[in-house]
Amino acid sequence: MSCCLSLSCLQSFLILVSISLLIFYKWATSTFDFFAKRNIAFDKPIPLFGNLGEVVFQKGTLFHVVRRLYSKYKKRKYFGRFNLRMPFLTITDLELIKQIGVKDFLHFSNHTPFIDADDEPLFGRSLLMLKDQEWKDMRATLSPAFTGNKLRQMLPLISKCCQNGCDYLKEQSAREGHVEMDIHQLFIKFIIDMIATTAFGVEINSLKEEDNKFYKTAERVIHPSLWTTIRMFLYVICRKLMKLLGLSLIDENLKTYLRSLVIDTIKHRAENGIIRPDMIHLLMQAQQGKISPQEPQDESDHGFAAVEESPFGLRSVNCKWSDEDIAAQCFLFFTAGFATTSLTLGFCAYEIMANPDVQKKLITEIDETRKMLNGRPIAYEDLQKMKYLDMVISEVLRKWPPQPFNDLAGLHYDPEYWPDPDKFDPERFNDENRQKIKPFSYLPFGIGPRNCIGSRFALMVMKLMVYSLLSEFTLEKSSKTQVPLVLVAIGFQHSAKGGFWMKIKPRNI
Ligand code: HEM
Repeated sequence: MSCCLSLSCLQSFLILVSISLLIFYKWATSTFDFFAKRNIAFDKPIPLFGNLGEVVFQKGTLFHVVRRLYSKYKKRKYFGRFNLRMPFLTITDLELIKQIGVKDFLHFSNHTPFIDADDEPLFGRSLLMLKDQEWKDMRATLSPAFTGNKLRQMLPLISKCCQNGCDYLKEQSAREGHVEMDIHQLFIKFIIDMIATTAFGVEINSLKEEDNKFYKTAERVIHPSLWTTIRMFLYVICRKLMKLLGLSLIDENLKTYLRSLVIDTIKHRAENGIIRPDMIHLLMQAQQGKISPQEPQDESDHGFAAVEESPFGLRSVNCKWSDEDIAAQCFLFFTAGFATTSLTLGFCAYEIMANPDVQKKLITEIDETRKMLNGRPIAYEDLQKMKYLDMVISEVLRKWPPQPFNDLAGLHYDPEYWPDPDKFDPERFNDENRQKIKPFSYLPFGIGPRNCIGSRFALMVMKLMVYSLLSEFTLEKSSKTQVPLVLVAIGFQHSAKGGFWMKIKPRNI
């Protein structure tokens, strides 16, 4: 009797497990007919992970996946892939890229809303996630913050962070005559300090005092805990479940700290009449309706890779933004500006180190500039006159575009547009060759009205850092340097396996 009972219990249990597995399988693959229904080419996805199996299991990077799929399907003009369960279309045809990104922009004006404003305003209310009219208004509000004029004023704040980085290297190299390190770690701290001073109005030196609260908080944003990573994964694959469980995406303490930092600073500055050339000041002006639209005649040369602001960003707006909205735009520097800029600097240092001829030419240009400056600190215009520096940065952004979804991994390595694409060759961007670059084959900062609002800012930051670094140091291979560089997946992004190790030696000048 009891044996019969346990047998039927076991049967019921097995049936329940089978039904649950079947439901889970159905759900995990429910989007997978998306491209087949529309007759779009795609590679067969695997349940739950889509085409990212090798990325999730650390066998490859999204960069490699997209490059492979691009070569396979280039002739089809576009192809599909599944980022986990989400269908994602990559366009390979230049005319079609132009049509979608520019001509028909109004039909494709919103980014994929990964994070809903109601779920997480600090992410969801940022320019990156806003939609339709709200996006247009916020873009026009923020756009004046990134004009040549504002960048000129912000430059000394960033220069100070570069100097802190160089002082640290000098100190570290004093004993052995050099410092051997993963230079990405230096750039991470430099970018955090740079974000603190330009976006949040806080001056810190994380290389000297790692214990400061801003750095500690930033670390939690950029190196999320396992629990935060699980919550993010859950959110991407099934946000309804997150809601049901009442789980929030970002840690409450972290949100409270960053939000109150912005709001308290606004209050303190308003009460004490403090004016500082940073993002908070600009957002305060926006809140008071004192912002003037971007001057369309800003014709300065901001670098080859820089993108133009469209008429959407040049309009005059008069919106009343809430404190939450203001805090979300400062937080944007982390979400859109941190990994992109620090990683590009890592790849840039690697290429400079691995290509001694490039390093020599760059140092010659830097020394000539310093001679011309005759002890005066470098200004925005001086930086823009450095043609070879611009060529090097442009080539780094071709070879290592730090886009979250890596769509450029195909286009930027297409031998039809970039002969010998794996070669690092800044000459692709010299005066003569840049005329021959096919329009829309080079898109490090995106395309059309929704392009990167921070392109000029990012170029200025990266150029200043390279200028400061090579003014005082040379970069050489060390026993830990990986040649050739091996990529490792970090979520949808990638970095150098083991880090960007090199020997940094003070120059004898
Ligand atoms: C090397 C550095 C950077 C690269 C390569 C980069 C690249 C990009 C790209 C490809 C896009 C998407 C454009 C599109 O959807 O077509 C984008 C958007 C954006 N980027 Fe950057 N970015 C960089 C640094 C920064 C920095 C420092 C900021 C500072 C605030 C920033 C702010 C933004 C914002 C706000 C958007 C969304 C614009 C909108 O939706 O209107 N980026 N970026």
